[in-house]
Amino acid sequence: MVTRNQGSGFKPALFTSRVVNRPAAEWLAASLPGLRSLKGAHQAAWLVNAVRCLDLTTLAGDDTAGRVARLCAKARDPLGPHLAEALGVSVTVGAVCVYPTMVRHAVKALEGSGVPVASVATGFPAGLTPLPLRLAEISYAVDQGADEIDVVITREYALTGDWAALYEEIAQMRAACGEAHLKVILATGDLRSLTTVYRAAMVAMQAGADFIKTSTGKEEVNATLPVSLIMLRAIRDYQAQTGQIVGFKPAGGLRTSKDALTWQVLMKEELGLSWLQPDLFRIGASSLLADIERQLSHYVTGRYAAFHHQEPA
Ligand SMILES: O=C[C@H](O)COP(=O)(O)O
Repeated sequence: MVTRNQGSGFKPALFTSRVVNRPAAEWLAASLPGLRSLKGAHQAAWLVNAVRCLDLTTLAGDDTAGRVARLCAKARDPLGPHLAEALGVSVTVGAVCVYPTMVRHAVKALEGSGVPVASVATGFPAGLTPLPLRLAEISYAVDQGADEIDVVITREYALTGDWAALYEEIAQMRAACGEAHLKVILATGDLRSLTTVYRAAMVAMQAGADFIKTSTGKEEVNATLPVSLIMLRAIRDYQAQTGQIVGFKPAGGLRTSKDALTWQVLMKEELGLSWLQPDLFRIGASSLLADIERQLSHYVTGRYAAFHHQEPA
């Protein structure tokens, strides 16, 4: 178990002079998918690892107890007994991620499985409700049994460079989480520049985020490689400055096995293999698992199964 990030106190001097060179970040990100050509058993092993690190998510207005229960059944046994046996693995997903009122259904459905329940909170996805209500929502989700809380930030604080206000809000969110782990969603598609992404990431970590997460899945632009690269550089800088370790969660629009492989390669290149475990890496996705199952099934049987046999919920 990784020691939680305790935060470092608000230290703007550690990030306000940093300016990110966008063309360089884009060039480096573009070179990534070609860095590793994973085939056969290696590819299968990396895909199974992506399943271990998956935050299997449903965040829809028409979510029901029944849908959440079906998702949780999938979370317990994401590859199904035949595929898991053929691969010789026993695996669950990293967590199930739902809205606060769905937490109790997920907790019930996952009882005894060891799979944590993550809840979004703080007026997800826009976060534009008064802070006391957002903090109360965190407390509600924790009381319902959530192990992890995915919060959104006030984008205006980042867009106007009011880093002290952003720090204060996230520190209060961290306190409201108690023992539950805090994932801070930067909603990078709203932040306009990579420099702002870097600075917001540093503030989130200084305020005690256990994970920093790219997106809600509801912005126009969600997880991208350049943004992820800059967030990983921030994690690396924060570790160098404080000795503390923070996890990373790309989320939003990650749908293919290729995405799962590319983001893991990025993690390995930037932070090293030790980060490729559920304590430090999650992929937030609502529809990625079906494609991973399809690729793994192809690896095992030599042919592709139809998607409708593999839909998670
Ligand atoms: O946190 C997870 C995201 O909301 C999932 O986004 P997605 O539906 O594009 O996979």
